[in-house]
Amino acid sequence: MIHTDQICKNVYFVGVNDRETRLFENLWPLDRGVSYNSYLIVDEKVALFDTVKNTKMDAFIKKIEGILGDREVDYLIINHMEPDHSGAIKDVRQRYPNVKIVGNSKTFGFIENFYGDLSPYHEVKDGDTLSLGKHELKFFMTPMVHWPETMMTYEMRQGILFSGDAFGGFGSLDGGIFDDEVNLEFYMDEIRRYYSNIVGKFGPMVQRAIKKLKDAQIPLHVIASTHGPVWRKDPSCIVNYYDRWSRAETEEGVVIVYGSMYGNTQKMADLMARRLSEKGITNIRIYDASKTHVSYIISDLWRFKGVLLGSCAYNTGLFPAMQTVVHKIENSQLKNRYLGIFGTASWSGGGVSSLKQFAENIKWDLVEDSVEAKSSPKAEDLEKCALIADALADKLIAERGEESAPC
Ligand SMILES: Cc1cc2nc3c(=O)[nH]c(=O)nc-3n(C[C@H](O)[C@H](O)[C@H](O)COP(=O)(O)O)c2cc1C
Repeated sequence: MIHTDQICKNVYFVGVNDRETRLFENLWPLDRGVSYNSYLIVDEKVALFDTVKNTKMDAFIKKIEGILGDREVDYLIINHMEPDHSGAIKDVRQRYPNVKIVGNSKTFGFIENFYGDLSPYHEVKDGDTLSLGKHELKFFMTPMVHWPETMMTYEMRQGILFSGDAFGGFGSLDGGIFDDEVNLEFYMDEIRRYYSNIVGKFGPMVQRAIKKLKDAQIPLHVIASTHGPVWRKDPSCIVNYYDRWSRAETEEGVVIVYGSMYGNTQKMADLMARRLSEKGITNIRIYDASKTHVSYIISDLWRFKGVLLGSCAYNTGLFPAMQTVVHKIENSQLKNRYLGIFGTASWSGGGVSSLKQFAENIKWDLVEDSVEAKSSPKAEDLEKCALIADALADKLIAERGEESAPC
């Protein structure tokens, strides 16, 4: 039986799942897998939208052949050149030797540098169109969402946006492909983890892309990203999420992250968490930075407004696992958070002072003076921890009612 997944008449999903790769970009855990989404429009001309990682090309080509039979692919539209999508370009060219590769002026440089000369090329600019017969495509340049060459392609007849990495997320598509076929609760965590770790640094560019789509006044009936569910029931939902994340909008809650070898810094974290709870904060997430992969911590830091960072001193600096967290936050340029700092040291310190330096660099709102306990927290240190927690809770509670649901 040949199974085909139709988005609408003559528009097909030809993506594949990857449950084998442990780390996306050899960095980010894929505990729930990932999908590499690709799409096919069959008209007078046949167009394929992006490809897949090279480890998946056999299954990918078989899917295309299952739909096309003897027909050729005329155009391969490259919205994004990262190898998880461009990895099968050479194989598509081999299987369909007359395929013309469609991209912008930057795309072809990437192709030549990764894969060599794969001309003929068809270059498009912002706002250009390309007719496939009944279906007409329009191209939107969206640089740095996530690489310099990234663009989106809009199918004008059905209102389908092939959005590249934008509006995508981690998580393999386990049966359901569309937003109305899956439990979105499962996917939203993985979509936010993808956004915050992969795309988050490029928030201003995401904002620019969303504005460009809004200004173009195009109806978005379907959003077909290169990862995760295809949005056909409520495409505005994922646009709203990306919009609020890229504006650093938050929910009420506190993320407490600490680095602790012998439990003293951890004690301070637990006390602050209890105090926050007593003040009425219900979303509290505590992470031991040595245990939880930084990508999960970053995902929650993207979600909640309150942040408490704690570290013991380690060889005159931050505890290494906290260094990883702090570096990722600085690199992502996450904005607009309330911060409290705590930690321990037995002689000249290094952990808390590094966190204070971080606070200066990132320009978050430090809610109260930081606290550094000598070796273990005493009553006066715990009192200072309580003051930090109280100040943070007060700030969060004062903002209640300002949040709106994205979907
Ligand atoms: C390998 C190692 C390196 C340390 N480096 C420092 C340091 O540079 N400065 C300092 O004041 N304390 C240093 N300490 C002491 C710890 O930071 C201190 O005992 C702290 O209270 C441990 O907190 P914890 O129980 O949360 O791990 C070091 C301890 C260890 C084991």
